Amino acid sequence: MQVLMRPWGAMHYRIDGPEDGLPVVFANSLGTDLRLWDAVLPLLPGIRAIRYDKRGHGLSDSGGPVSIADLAEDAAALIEATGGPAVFVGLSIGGMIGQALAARRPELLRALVLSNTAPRMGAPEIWAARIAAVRAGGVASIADAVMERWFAPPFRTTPALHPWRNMLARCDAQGYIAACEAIAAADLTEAAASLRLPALVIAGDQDGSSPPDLVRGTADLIPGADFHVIPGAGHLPCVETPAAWAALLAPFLQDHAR
Ligand SMILES: O=C(O)CC1=CCC(=O)O1
Repeated sequence: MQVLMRPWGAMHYRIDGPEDGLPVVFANSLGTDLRLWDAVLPLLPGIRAIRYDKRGHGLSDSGGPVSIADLAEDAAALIEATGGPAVFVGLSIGGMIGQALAARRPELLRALVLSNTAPRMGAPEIWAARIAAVRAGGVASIADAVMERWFAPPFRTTPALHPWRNMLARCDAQGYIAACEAIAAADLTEAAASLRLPALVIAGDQDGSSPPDLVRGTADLIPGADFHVIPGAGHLPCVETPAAWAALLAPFLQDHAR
């Protein structure tokens, strides 16, 4: 367990893998912590996996109101502290952070993986309704609805669903709301269109939060980006279909990262 002190508080991170391995930073999604990557890391041997909990999530402190640009600064500070340049892998809001980071600090990145993300995600009124529901009833009150977007129907009937539902339901409400507000306010279209680095873009064909056409539109903005859709996967393919997700990542890391 490692900690990077930021102006807003303590940011929890963790490093696995050989010290001389390719540095790969993993940025998780709304309502998840760095355990999001547990199933895929054993499938990506040899990398130096650097994962962290963004503000208000996991074991990091809550930082009050935040923007995607602020979250990109946190990611930049982590890369600087752990030795970059790194490959950045971001899922959902993690991918929004990746787009902002790659546009602002390209010298810190070797390549970018955007999973289940887009420059804009969801209409502001949808986020306002979600925030109101969390203010009224806590994060647990929206957990069942969110599970329908995170996972395809077969996974939702397995015992494996429960830890993920618990992770979401136990997320700090203020941290969750701050991240929702950051997403609602973000439009990274110009940032994404300005990117000039190797990019792999991944969608899940059952994703209820960032459907494949939305994610394809993200890939279309980035010259040369490689785009793939994983069959049978919802919003969190690194959990639901880890072998398929890692099979896309492994050759990309080999081809583009050195
Ligand atoms: O909670 C969801 O609907 C999925 C999601 C949207 C942004 C994010 O990071 O996760």
